[in-house]
Amino acid sequence: MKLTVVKIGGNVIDNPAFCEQFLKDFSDIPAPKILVHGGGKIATQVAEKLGIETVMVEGRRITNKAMLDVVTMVYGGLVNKSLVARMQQFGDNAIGLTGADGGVILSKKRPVKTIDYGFVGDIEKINSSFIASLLAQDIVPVFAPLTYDKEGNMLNTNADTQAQAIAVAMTEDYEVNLVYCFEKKGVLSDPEDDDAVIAVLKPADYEHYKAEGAINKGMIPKLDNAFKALTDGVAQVTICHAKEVKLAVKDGIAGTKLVGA
Ligand SMILES: Nc1ncnc2c1ncn2[C@@H]1O[C@H](COP(=O)(O)OP(=O)(O)O)[C@@H](O)[C@H]1O
Ligand SMILES: CC(=O)N[C@@H](CCC(=O)OP(=O)(O)O)C(=O)O
Repeated sequence: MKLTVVKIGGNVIDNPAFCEQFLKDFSDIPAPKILVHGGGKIATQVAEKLGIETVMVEGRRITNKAMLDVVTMVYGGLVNKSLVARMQQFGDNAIGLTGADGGVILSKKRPVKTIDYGFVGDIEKINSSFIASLLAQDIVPVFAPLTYDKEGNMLNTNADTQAQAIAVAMTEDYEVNLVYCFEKKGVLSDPEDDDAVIAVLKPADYEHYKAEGAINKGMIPKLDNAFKALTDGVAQVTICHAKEVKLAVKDGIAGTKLVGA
């Protein structure tokens, strides 16, 4: 059976009209389906209002106790529950989850090497049968980028990584289609030109664009996750504009399609 996993980034969630249109389009995608959301931009804004400084290293948020409280409130509360309510309006019977709920995504606090990321979790295990049981009831799971460990901590986990890990875990029972949605038309060969979309991206091309600097910043961890999903058994991986989610799911012709070597 086919399963669609869609990840939606913080720049889309932060724009109410854009986000609402995305959720409307998402509601037209046939079940079974899963939504994974980010919200990094909103966490940064809320932290600033509270006088808490944001520090990012290689696209990952340094998460001290004060920042953990912010991301738990923002991702697990505000963003997750607002999405769920809007999805209910559009007819998707959504259920909002952090990785701690139902013990669904167990992780391990990232060990301190040169950098102490604080309360950041690296995923160890996903309870795919719990997720499958929700899907079997026609429920749409909506995951916040939060996981938990065996020591009783909530942990902050990058949403792109979480989407990849969920998609891979679900390949046990489903043919999985993973779509990363964001605010650009796809992976661009020239980051200054919004229309320079790379239609099909191979690992060798990725290395080339990365080396010349055309692919940089947040796109690097996103593509590392996207290629890992493909290597680990996800049938189709696309990176596209949130406005094109239906096209990407239907026939994979939107944005950038990833292919193996
Ligand atoms: N070649 C590229 N094509 C598209 N976006 C790129 C590229 N290189 C860097 N980026 C940047 O990567 C960002 C996406 O990564 P990120 O901010 O982590 O997204 P999200 O919050 O959706 O996960 C884009 O907003 C863009 O600024
Ligand atoms: C550990 C870590 O960095 N977690 C991310 C989780 C949110 C996220 O990934 O949001 P976007 O998809 O909108 O970027 C963060 O706190 O920014």
